[in-house]
Amino acid sequence: MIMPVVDIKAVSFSYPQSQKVFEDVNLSILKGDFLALIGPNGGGKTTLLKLMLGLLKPDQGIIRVLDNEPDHAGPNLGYVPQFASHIQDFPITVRQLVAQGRLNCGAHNFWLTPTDKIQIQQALVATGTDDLAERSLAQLSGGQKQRVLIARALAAEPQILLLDEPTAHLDTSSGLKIFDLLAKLNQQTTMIVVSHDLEVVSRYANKVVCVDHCLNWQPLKKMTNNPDARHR
Ligand SMILES: Nc1ncnc2c1ncn2[C@@H]1O[C@H](COP(=O)(O)OP(=O)(O)OP(=O)(O)O)[C@@H](O)[C@H]1O
Repeated sequence: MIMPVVDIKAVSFSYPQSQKVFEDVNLSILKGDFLALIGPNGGGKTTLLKLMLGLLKPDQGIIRVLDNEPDHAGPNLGYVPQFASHIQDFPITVRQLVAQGRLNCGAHNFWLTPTDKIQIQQALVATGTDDLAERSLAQLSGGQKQRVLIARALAAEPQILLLDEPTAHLDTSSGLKIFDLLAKLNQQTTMIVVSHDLEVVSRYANKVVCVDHCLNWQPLKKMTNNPDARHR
């Protein structure tokens, strides 16, 4: 039997003094999956990501990430949060932001080891942002910033990458470029991506789960006739 990289069993969760977001949900994600989480606003997609990251704890049930507690997965679990507009004015270069991705890997007080520096450079190259490395973050376009946020997550060499609406603020062409990048990175890294764009999702994901307080698998073949769609 193949061991899931993320295993969610009989999980229930509510925020304090709020209605239940999830009751008794189950989900298994396998190594190499490109899993898309779709669903209506407020359905629980971000909450599900936070449960997988160990930022929230289930009221009931079990979540295992790489056969461990989620908050013990450390740098194996990378996270690209929803595009945060407040980062745009930070007086920081692209390389400095990507270097933050190494902080969880033992780099302290920005004292970077030669290995840290190599991983930062590799993340910049993998995301096509190496030629932007010395530029200020504030000077970049939305699509370039999104790539830099992905580079920051990649710098930690995660086995699993979680992305919360990585193309929400991008035009169609820039969004497709980001998904092309994610598909390339998916050769090494399991992808879990929240998206509202069904057409794009059907083209890139091999599994789709609709999150609406419960988790429903969507049969991809019925979602698209696109011959390029990846069905694994
Ligand atoms: N910190 C919080 N405290 C209380 N309730 C919350 C909190 N965060 C989210 N919720 C509620 O939990 C539910 C799920 O929210 P969540 O953000 O996970 O949905 P989502 O599917 O990611 O939505 P969207 O597509 O709008 O980003 C919503 O009803 C939301 O109001």
